[in-house]
Amino acid sequence: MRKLYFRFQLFAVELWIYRLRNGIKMAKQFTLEEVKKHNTAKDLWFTIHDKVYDVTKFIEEHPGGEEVLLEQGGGFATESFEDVGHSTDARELMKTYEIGEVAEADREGKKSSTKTTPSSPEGSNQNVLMSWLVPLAIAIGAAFVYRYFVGSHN
Ligand code: HEM
Repeated sequence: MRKLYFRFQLFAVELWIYRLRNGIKMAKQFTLEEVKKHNTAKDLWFTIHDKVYDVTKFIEEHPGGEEVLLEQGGGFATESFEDVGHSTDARELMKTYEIGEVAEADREGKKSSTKTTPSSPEGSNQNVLMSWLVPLAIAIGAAFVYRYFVGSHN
């Protein structure tokens, strides 16, 4: 019985480490000001669905041609990207060029948005915290409950 209790504890610690590592792996944030600077064929970034892409090495390989990518350089490319109706393969390929995400305050449709959900950096930090804190609390709670009801019969 004691063994099982320790297993619970080990599980709780593992879960905690896993959540913490996932939290640390948060995407790099770029302001729109920063994205705008990369608008040439030698250094080309744009954003699609609030993710930032460095497509410098992809310009020549793009099946839709170089010109269309250059036109989007340094800005929001979501609409033109979606208008083309890119395939699933294209969407998979995009991940290769993803370098981060647009900073919270600069996101597309931010100003016209009527959403009421809080989106401050504090809010997202809180979400990360809650994502591992709650399972950790449940795991530790389960370990204690187990020890109290089952372990005591030992
Ligand atoms: C990282 C971003 C992008 C990737 C990985 C990508 C990839 C691709 C791929 C794989 C194709 C071939 C067709 C398909 O599989 O859907 C394609 C076609 C095309 N793409 Fe992109 N693309 C990107 C961004 C853009 C953007 C921002 C535009 C802006 C207009 C654009 C315009 C086009 C056009 C016009 C075609 C040709 C469609 C056709 O001939 O039917 N692409 N792209």
